[in-house]
Amino acid sequence: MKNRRSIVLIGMPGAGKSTLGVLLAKEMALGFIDTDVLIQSREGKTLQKIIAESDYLNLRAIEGEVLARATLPSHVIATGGSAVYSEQGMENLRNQGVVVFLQCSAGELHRRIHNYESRGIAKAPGQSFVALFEERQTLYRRYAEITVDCDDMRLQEVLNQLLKLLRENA
Ligand SMILES: Nc1ncnc2c1ncn2[C@@H]1O[C@H](COP(=O)(O)OP(=O)(O)O)[C@@H](O)[C@H]1O
Ligand SMILES: O=C(O)C1=C[C@@H](OP(=O)(O)O)[C@@H](O)[C@H](O)C1
Ligand SMILES: [Mg+2]
Repeated sequence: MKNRRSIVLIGMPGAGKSTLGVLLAKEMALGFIDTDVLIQSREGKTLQKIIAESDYLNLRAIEGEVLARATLPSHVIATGGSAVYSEQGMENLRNQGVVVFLQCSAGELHRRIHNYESRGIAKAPGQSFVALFEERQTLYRRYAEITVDCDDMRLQEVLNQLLKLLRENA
């Protein structure tokens, strides 16, 4: 039985999933969860440590397991940027809520993120930001039911736009 009362935020690191997610949850009187926190508390270590001790593919595998098992009704769910590599994880989240892609240009994301190499991003060693950006766009678009363009938009403007789109989509 599908319960689609949650809202699942996807997008690149720096798109605003975590910061916007809390604001959205408060506005809509929903719970909030950041799946990065779920992963870290399950593993008892930071995402950066998981990558350092194994590799980015192991982080993606752990993330996939956590997302596939998560039961989060009536929540805003801020995923990590790599969530879309897990088909089963996205399928499970999609069954619980509408999937919202926070779309940002590579240039805007670059301006927001200053620690690309040390941020714990699940990418192949040496993979450039632009290459990772391009690889992922197809995946974000594949799962997106609602897309919000976040370039040149302050957080409050993104929030207002998203609330409007959610109302139209209800
Ligand atoms: N619309 C926005 N305009 C300007 N800065 C933003 C916006 N959305 C997020 N940020 C900033 O970008 C950084 C990354 O945001 P975060 O919510 O952690 O993104 P994500 O969870 O998608 O990686 C934070 O410093 C945040 O304040
Ligand atoms: O895009 C990625 O590969 C990742 C993004 C991070 O989350 P944010 O998108 O919230 O920064 C976190 O899940 C992990 O470090 C991997
Ligand atoms: Mg985040």
